[in-house]
Parts: sequence; C-alpha cells; structure tokens
Amino acid sequence: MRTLFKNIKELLQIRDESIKFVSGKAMVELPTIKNAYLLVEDGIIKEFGSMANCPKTEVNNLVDATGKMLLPTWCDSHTHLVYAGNRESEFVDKIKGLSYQEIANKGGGILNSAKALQETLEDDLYQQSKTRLEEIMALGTGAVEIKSGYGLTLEAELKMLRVIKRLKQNYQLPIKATFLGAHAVPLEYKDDKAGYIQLLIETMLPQIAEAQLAEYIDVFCETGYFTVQDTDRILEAGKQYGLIPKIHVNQFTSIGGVQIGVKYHALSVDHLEEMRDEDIQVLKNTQTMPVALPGCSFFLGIPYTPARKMMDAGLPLALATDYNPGSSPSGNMNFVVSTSCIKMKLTPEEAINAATINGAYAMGLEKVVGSITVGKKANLILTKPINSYGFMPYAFGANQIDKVFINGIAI
Ligand SMILES: N=CN[C@@H](CCC(=O)O)C(=O)O
Ligand SMILES: [Zn+2]
Repeated sequence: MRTLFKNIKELLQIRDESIKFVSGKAMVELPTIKNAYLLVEDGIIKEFGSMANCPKTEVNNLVDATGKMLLPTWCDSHTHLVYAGNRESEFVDKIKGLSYQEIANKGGGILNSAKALQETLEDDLYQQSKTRLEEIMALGTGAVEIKSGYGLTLEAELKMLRVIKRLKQNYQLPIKATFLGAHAVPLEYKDDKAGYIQLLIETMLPQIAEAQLAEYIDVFCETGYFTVQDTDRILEAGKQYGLIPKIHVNQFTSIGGVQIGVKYHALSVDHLEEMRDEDIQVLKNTQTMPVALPGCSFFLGIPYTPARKMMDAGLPLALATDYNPGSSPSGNMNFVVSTSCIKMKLTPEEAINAATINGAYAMGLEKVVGSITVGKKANLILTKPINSYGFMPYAFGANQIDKVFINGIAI
C-alpha cells in the first residue's frame, strides 16, 4: 500500500534518525522542505524530498497537498484520559475562587474521580475513554501516554490499566501506559498513608508488572500528596519491576521532586510550574525530559512553567495536555501549542519541537514517531491551506487541520 503526498507547501520537522530530542538553542530550529513530496509505504515513511525529485512511481493513493503543510502528529506524553464522568460540578466552585486544594479538601478532586471510577463498569469506562481518544486523534494526536491513578484500589487500578490495554489493542496509534497508584491517598487510608504505600508496593505493583499492564510508574510528588521520601520508596520499588519513572513534580510547591526524578533517571518530570534555580540546574546534562502542561496552568490559573528560562539554560522541553477531569479537561494539543507560544513565549518552532520530537522522547517513542524520518510511522497532520506554519499557534482555538493520518491512513 503506497500513498504519495505531493505539492506539499511545506513539510515540517525533518530529522535524521539519530536525533532523540532537541534542547536549548537547537529548539528554535525546525527543519523543513518547501514544495515537497512524501511517500508512504505500508504505513511507514519511505522517502521524501523536493517536488523536483518526486518519484513517478505507481501508488494506491495520491494526496494533492497544494497550499497545505504536512507535519508529524502531536505526541501527547502526559494524559489521564481514562476516567469516569467529569468534575463539572466543581467548575463553579473554581470560578468562585476556590483553589484546587480547597476543592480537594471539600471532597472534590482526585478522590471524587476515584469514587466515580470505582463505581463504573469496565466496559462503560472503556466506552467513555474511547470517545476521548477518538476526539484527540481527530485533533492531531498520533501517540499518547495514559495514566492510571483514579482507581486507588487494586481492582480499580487494574480496571483502568486493562482499559488502556484494550485501547492499545483497538487503535492504531502508539499508546503507553503508566501506573499512577500514588496519585492520592484514598479515604480508607487517610490516617494510614504508610499502609496505602505498602499496598501499592506489595500488592499492586507485582500484579501490574506480572500482567505487563504498564511501562512507566508515576507519583504525584507534592505537598499534601506524596513526599519526596514516599516517592523515593515507590520509584525504588518500581525499578525492581523494570518500571521507568515519569513523575508529577513541582505543580504547586518545589520540594525536591525534580531531584528525585533525576536520581531515578526518570524519562520525564512533568508540570514544573514552580521551579527554583536548583531544579533547573539539576536537569542539565541528564536524559530526563522536562514536560510542561500549559492547559493545566490555564485552567487552574496557576503559573506557567518557566519554559523560556529553562530553554535559555540549555534544557529541552516537551509539551503535553494533562487531559484529566480536574486540572485540564481538554486533550487538545493545538490549544497547548498555541498557549505555549502566547503565555510561555515559545516561538512556533520551539512549540512544534516540544509537541512532536520531544514529546515522543518523553514516552520512549522517539524511534517510532515525532518527526519526518525515513522508517518512522506515517502519523501525519495535513493542514488546511495556510500561509505559514506559524498560523497554527497564532489562530488559537480554530482548527487548522484538514486530515489526520495514522500509519498513512486517513482517520
Ligand atoms: N496533579 C495531579 N494530577 C492531575 C490532576 C488530577 C485531578 O485533579 O484529577 C494533574 O496532573 O494535574
Ligand atoms: Zn497529570
């Protein structure tokens, strides 16, 4: 099966296969070819180049991309899109000025979602989640990480992870699963956090690892949730089962979460709204990707990750949605890319790098997706006719996508 895209106004994010991610000043470069072609064979990028060299080969499908941009699909490396119901009921409290923590203390928050999830049948949870997955795919997401963490009991965590597994089986985009049992301390353990951590380490982890339901392990390392010491214990236990850390740190307070992530060679440290200079320093020359979640800052009205400062210090940066019912009820990567430009002062080139190649790295998929590279999956966004790629983040809130291709096939 061969598909040829021809007359592409600009083909974006062309990378050699040796590039794992881009950092610091290199993030301002977005390699492109104007007036290009791209050939897909059996779902994989076979070749591309200038239209002058376009092959005259027979194809099954010809796409005339005159006036349009072609780029890799968004790589959303941080979501919680498997959840039950929503938290619309907390929205007005939030509008009236209650903080995320105050809402949680009133019985809302993560524990509210956990109760709903525990009461939802697995098939219903799957149906709700698949609707969200299809929605983000139509918005250009072509690889996604999904966390557990709204179960908080052995059975409910397994239920969430099985739903993620079923999504993996039924959809063509790469999906990575993360075990986030340490998302909140459940009510039954409110006076016995140590008991919950013991359950997590001694009962949940072995069963999840045995059933191969997760690749990554996450902890909400935050004041009022899990301490640095708790995180240390949980990541150490995860390591025994081969689970690589991708952790929630520095959302509200800087308590040493970044340092613990670096200690365990976390693939990513995510949120980072509150960053001290030492948090930036410790990330230098590591393989840990900092991930910003501007949808969460927007929705909660909390600071944005100081991305400019971090990139100026030479760090890489990835962007993700944090799609979840409490702090970012949107999985729209286009909005995230726009918001990073408007609020975090990324250039369109930096934002596209952060949302493609660096996002792919942040979920271990840098060899599979995230750039226009021979041998990578043909997961592609074809835009509507636009003047320049900068129009995508500029025209925030409007959909510039004509078609999304997964493995070379339009969805
Ligand atoms: N901060 C921790 N977890 C999610 C929010 C979860 C929730 O409020 O339901 C986040 O990444 O923002
Ligand atoms: Zn999150």
